Amino acid sequence: MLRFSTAGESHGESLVALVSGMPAGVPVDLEYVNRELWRRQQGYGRGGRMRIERDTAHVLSGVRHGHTIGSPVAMTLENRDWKNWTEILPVEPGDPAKHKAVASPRPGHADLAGSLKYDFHDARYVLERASARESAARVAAGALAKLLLKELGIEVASHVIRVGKAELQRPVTWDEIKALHGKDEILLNCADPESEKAMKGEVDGILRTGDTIGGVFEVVAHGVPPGVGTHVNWDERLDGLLAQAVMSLQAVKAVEIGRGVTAAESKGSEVHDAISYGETDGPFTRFERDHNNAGGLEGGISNGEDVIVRGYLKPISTLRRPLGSVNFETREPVKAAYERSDVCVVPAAGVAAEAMVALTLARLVLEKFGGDSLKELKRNFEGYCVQIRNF
Ligand SMILES: Cc1cc2nc3c(=O)[nH]c(=O)nc-3n(C[C@H](O)[C@H](O)[C@H](O)COP(=O)(O)O)c2cc1C
Ligand SMILES: C=C(O[C@@H]1CC(C(=O)O)=C[C@@H](OP(=O)(O)O)[C@H]1O)C(=O)O
Repeated sequence: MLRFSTAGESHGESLVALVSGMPAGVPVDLEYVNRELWRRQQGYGRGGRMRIERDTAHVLSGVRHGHTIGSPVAMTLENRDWKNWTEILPVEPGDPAKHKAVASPRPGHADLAGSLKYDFHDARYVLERASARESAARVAAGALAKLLLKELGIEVASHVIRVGKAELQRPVTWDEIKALHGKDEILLNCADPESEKAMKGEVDGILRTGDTIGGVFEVVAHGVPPGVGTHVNWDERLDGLLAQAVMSLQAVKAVEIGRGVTAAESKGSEVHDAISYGETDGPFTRFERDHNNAGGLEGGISNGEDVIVRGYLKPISTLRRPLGSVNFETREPVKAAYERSDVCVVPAAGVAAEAMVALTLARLVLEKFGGDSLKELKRNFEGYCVQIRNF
C-alpha cells in the first residue's frame, strides 16, 4: 500500500517526507522533484519567508542509481530559516528570556484551539506544525507519485480559477493548464492572461489595505483510465478520498468535484454528461461524453474523463491589520499576533493539492493493478486497458 507521512516544524531544522509502498524501478528525477518544490514556493502575494527558502529534496533512502528499489523513500528538506530561530525554539530547554511566546492567538489560525488542546500558553508550539510549511514535504512526496503515474500516462496539473472576486473568464483546455507548468515565472498560475491581470489587481488592492485574500484552484488529472476507485465501500470511493486529501491542506475550506457546486442548483438534464459511442478509439474506450460536469467521477469510480477537483481557500488568517484577540496571560483584549505573512497563496495551494491528488491516485492505482516492480505494474495496467478497450 502506498503511504506517506511528513514530519517537521516550520522553523525546525528540516522537513521530512517518508513514502512507502513505491514499486521498484520507478525513475526518480530529482530535478523534477525540485522543480515541483520551486513551483509551490511561487505566486504573487507570498510573504518574506519565500525569499529565504530554496526548497530542495535530499534523498536518504529508497533510491539507488536514480530508481526506486521498493524500500521506503525518505527525504529531507532544509529549512534555511531555522538558523534564525535556534534561540527562540531550541530543542533543549534554552534561555526562557529568548523564547518570544505568541500569546495573542490569531483568529482563523490553529493558535487558540491548539493551545487549549495541548495545554500551551505559547501558540508557537502549535503554529510551528500547523503552518503550511508542511505542505512542502507533501509536494516532495507527491512528486514521486507523479513520476509513478507518468509511467502509466497519467498526469496531474493545476491552475487558479478565482482570486477574491476575480474569476477565470473563459474555459481553458488541458493543454493550456499543462503549459503553465513549463513557465519560469508564476504570477497567479492562471491560464488566461486577462483573468490573471484581474486576479493580480485583487491581490494589489488587498496588499494596500493590510488584509488577505483567498480563492479557488482546480486540479486536473489527465489520462486516468475508467475504473479507479470503487462504489462498493464508502471509504474506498475515489471522490471521498480526493475530498479528504485536498481538504486536509491548510486553509482549504471546501472541495468540489467537477461542477458539484453549481450542479446543486441545476436540472439533471443540464448536469449529467450524455453518453455516446464513437467511430474511433478514444484514449481507453469508444464511450464518449458530451461534457465533463461529473469531473471524471461517477459512483466514486473514475469514468475515463479528466478527474477535476477544486479547492476553495479561505483568506490567510495572519493580518497586517490584526483582528481582536485576548492575551493568554492577562486575559485583556489585544490585537492578534503579527510577525510576517503571506497575503495570497492560491497558486501554491494548487501545487500542494496536485501532490495530494497524485498521492491518492497513485495509491488506488497500485491497489487496483498491484506490482512490486514498475514492470509488473505496467503489465497489469496494460492488460486492463486491453480488457476495457474490448469491452
Ligand atoms: C501555501 C500556504 C501558505 C500559507 N501561508 C500562511 C501564512 O503566511 N500565514 C497564515 O496565517 N496562514 C497561512 N496559511 C494558512 C494556514 O496554514 C492555515 O490557515 C492554518 O494552519 C489553520 O488551518 P486551517 O485554515 O486549515 O483551519 C497558508 C496556507 C497555505 C496552503
Ligand atoms: C513557510 C511557508 O509558508 C508559511 C506558512 C505559514 C502558515 O502559517 O501556514 C506562515 C508563514 O511562515 P513564516 O511565519 O515563517 O513566514 C509562511 O511563510 C511555506 O509555504 O514554505
